[in-house]
Amino acid sequence: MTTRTPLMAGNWKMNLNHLEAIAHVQKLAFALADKDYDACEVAVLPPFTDLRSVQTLVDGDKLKIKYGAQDISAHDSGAYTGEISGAMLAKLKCTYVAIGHSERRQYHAETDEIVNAKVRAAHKHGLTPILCVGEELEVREAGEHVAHTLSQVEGGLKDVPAEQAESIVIAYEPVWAIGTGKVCGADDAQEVCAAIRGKLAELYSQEVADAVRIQYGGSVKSGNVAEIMAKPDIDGALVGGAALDAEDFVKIVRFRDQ
Ligand SMILES: O=C(CO)COP(=O)(O)O
Repeated sequence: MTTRTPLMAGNWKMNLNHLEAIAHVQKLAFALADKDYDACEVAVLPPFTDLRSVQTLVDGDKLKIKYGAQDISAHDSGAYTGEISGAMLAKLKCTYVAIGHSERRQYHAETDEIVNAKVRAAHKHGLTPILCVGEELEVREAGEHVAHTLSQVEGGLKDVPAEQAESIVIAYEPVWAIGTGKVCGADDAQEVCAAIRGKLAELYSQEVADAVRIQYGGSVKSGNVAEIMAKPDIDGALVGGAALDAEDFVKIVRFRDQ
């Protein structure tokens, strides 16, 4: 059986400026100990404008905290005003990049085709995509949540070869559970995460499916993380609101103690 190191990642969304980012990462670094990093990988996804400050801190103090961006351009360079390329993120030594977050799909009209182009751009620049998928409330109420989520997985991974797929992270984030306080029940989250793993086995192989880490995201807090993490196909959490407070996030990282 494959053991997958859990990935606990904080998606700061459009919060914390670069000075606040420095203070926040310092608090995390102060609170986290070697045993925490042995137990799971810890990552933060700050706004673009914070990345240089976070890199300087992580590099300078040899911190074990990983970091990444919340989006990437599908293009390499050129006349794309406002966009940030994979090469720029790689230059700042980002490890991860969230792609296809529901807020990008909803407010920036990102389709599966765009998401797929961004996944391929991330790979081209040596970044690990955190491919975000998940259904809206109407879709769940119609009982279509598994099919909907699997089609986003398939669309996002189109033409991605097995060698690249096995290091990807998939975040299952039901839209109705994001920022609402309505956490998806652990059994319901497990149902979809198991189906995602099944889909990876079908698209690639059981080996690839066993290697991929699948996170749950949506109103994760220190009070519910242990129950979610106890599920066999959930390998981490993508945390929004509760990741903005360093103490709360540390408690989530220490889910085994909750
Ligand atoms: O969107 C999320 C993480 O990407 C989840 O946000 P909340 O944890 O605030 O619900």
